[in-house]
Amino acid sequence: MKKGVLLVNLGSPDSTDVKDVKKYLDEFLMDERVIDVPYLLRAFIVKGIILNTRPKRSAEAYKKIWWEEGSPLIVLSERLQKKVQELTNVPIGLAMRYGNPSIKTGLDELASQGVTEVLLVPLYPQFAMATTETILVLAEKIRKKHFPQMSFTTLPAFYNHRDYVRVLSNSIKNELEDKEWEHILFSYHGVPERHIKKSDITRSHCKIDGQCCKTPSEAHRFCYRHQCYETTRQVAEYLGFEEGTYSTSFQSRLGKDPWLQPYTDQTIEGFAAGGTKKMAIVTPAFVSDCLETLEEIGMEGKEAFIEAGGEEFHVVSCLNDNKEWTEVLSRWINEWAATEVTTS
Ligand SMILES: C=CC1=C(C)c2cc3[nH]c(cc4nc(cc5[nH]c(cc1n2)c(C)c5CCC(=O)O)C(CCC(=O)O)=C4C)c(C)c3C=C
Ligand SMILES: [Fe+2]
Ligand SMILES: [Fe+2]
Repeated sequence: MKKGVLLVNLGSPDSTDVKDVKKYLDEFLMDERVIDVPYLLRAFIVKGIILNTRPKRSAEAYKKIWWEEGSPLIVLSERLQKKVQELTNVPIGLAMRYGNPSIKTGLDELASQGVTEVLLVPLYPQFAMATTETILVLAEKIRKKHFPQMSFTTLPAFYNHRDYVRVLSNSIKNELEDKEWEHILFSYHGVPERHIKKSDITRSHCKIDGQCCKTPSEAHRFCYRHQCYETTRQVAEYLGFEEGTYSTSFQSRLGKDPWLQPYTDQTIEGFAAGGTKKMAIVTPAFVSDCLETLEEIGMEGKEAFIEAGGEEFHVVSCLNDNKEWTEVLSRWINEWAATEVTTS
């Protein structure tokens, strides 16, 4: 039995051409765990409405952040893979849930090295149906069809793992060391409120009110909202932030359904309008910088803050291939590689 690891991130279009962006958005948004409505309605919303206009707009946004080597999300994931590989003895593969390299390609590469026991590492600190769950469901489908001899173990959500909290806290501290800020916003990717209710394994806990996510519950193993607030709380505690100087919000909403609130764009403008001049922002739902951090926050968010009267807007980078993060991830992998027990 040979062990190997598959790091899995979200994925990006192959290029900034509208046709590639359209292909990527089609695959992404037709995922039943992303737009979670019955197939015919989803096809009507995605193919009949969204794909007529969004690819052009998204392609323009991608052009603003694209690097010579390609999509930042992919390039940064490759850098992470390379550094983790240098610190571990098991093969480290990389795959994307949407686009390339696909999960099938990643598993093919591990299989060609003789790997039969795979640790799946969804590169998301917090669990969500639209991220971790969809990776695990697709990976299992591919395993059954193409790699029946393989077994999988999954790295659990690490939103509250003390190593992760320490690494994230240190990165915030280091990046803001020479900056001044009055308020720091923890902005997480949003999801429709409906997703939170669907992931509630107790079927009765999640009310999406002020209290449910603070009341201990079995439901929190799969509650994205709870896990986001918990990351914020633990980092704030680690760094000794005073109550009132930090808050949590949710970005990138799509469509008309209610998503998790407060919304980041309104929160940023609200702070500027309320007289905050210096703001910092950190995006802990993203392990790698991407369109949503570099463009939506770093460009659009900053512009909105300044236009509404703010003066300084400091965006903390994602963990990317940060040394401390790479070391922690490698240690988790090495600990798993040293265990005898296997699960599938
Ligand atoms: C219903 C739509 C979407 C849900 C739900 C959703 C959840 C979700 N997404 C991420 C992480 C990323 N999303 C990214 C881009 C992106 N997200 C959506 C829609 C939903 N996301 C779209 C349509 C796009 C594409 C860009 C656009 O047209 O706006 C990215 C960046 C990808 C890149 O190439 O850089 C990331 C990363 C999380 C973590 C999440 C739920 C927790
Ligand atoms: Fe997204
Ligand atoms: Fe909750």
